[in-house]
Amino acid sequence: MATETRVQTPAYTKLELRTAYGPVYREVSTNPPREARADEIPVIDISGIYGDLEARKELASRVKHAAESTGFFYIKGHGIPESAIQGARKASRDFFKQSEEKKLLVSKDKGKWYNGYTGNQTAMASPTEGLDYRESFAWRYEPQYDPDPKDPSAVPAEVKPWIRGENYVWEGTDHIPGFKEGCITYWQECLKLARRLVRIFALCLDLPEDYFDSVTTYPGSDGVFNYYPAMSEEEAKASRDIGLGSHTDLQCFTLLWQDMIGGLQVLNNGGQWIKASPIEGTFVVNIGDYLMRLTNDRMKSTVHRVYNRSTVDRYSMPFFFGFNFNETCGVLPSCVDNDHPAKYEPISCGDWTQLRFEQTDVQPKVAVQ
Ligand SMILES: O=C(O)CCC(=O)C(=O)O
Ligand SMILES: [Fe+2]
Repeated sequence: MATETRVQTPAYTKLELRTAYGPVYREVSTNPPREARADEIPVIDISGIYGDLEARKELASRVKHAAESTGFFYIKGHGIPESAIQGARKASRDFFKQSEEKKLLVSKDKGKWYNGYTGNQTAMASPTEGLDYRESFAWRYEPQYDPDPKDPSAVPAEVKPWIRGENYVWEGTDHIPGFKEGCITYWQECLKLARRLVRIFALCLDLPEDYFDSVTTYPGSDGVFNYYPAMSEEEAKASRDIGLGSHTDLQCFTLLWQDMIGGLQVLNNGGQWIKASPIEGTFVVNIGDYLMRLTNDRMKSTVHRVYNRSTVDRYSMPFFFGFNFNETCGVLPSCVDNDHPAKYEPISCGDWTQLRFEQTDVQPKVAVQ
């Protein structure tokens, strides 16, 4: 009797990730992605953020739990007006539906600091997964738009070299009615919420609530529109592209609005992909590398990706929040003790971000945010 030889598919494959200090590798299960359970990516009602100290402390305990386990959670009751979201969605659609020639008016290559347009299949978040089937438009902090009003002529000398916004993104889009307003209004709402949320993080870390206020006056705050173009049925079947390759976010935390198409996946501790499927009315919040570092790895910056071969367009709008780029910060005092010495040297959020952008720069200026 002939013996049957079965070719076993390997249970794990190797995934290459980019970090500030070069590539790292993760073992990833070949099991198909499954839906996340509520205890893995919980939905947290954050309306207590607008309440009294008791409510804020109660919220902090739930945020702490999520930040220290998967590092991902959904927020509802966030207070970002629907009109601001819809205004940004319209701006995003109006931008991406333009001709390539018009979009290239604000090409990332025109600037110094990763503002503007990145074309489809010109960036590669993870070398294992090939080019990203994604277009994006990014704009970064400028004091004149800060919802906490700032006198642009009074920006401290040490902060000035770290202001990363570039005006060409607005000049090259001023033919799109209401575009800049749609972007800035949404960005301002995200920034207001992020400044409240960073106070919740201070509470999570047993620090005074205002601990981070002085380092978030001119903060890292990058607005991004992501567009994942639809594929035909045939293209989808033949495609080897992924929407956005596996990566971690860079700064303190990300507020992510996603439409209802789906595709966001999170790599859990066991190397299993879990789906962070869209939930109407929520944002996804996830911890970034800089906060993980400051908390001595207590809070988790988790690998994620967008796996999208949809036959309809997908849009998402992340907002990346960090500290003033000039501020050099080390591991937080509440995250070290005799048994847990600081694992990391102090570094500024600006230098940290730049290090990783340079790693991702396969060709100049194609960094994933
Ligand atoms: O499009 C998404 O849902 C996620 C985007 C993302 O992870 C990013 O832009 O860093
Ligand atoms: Fe991301």
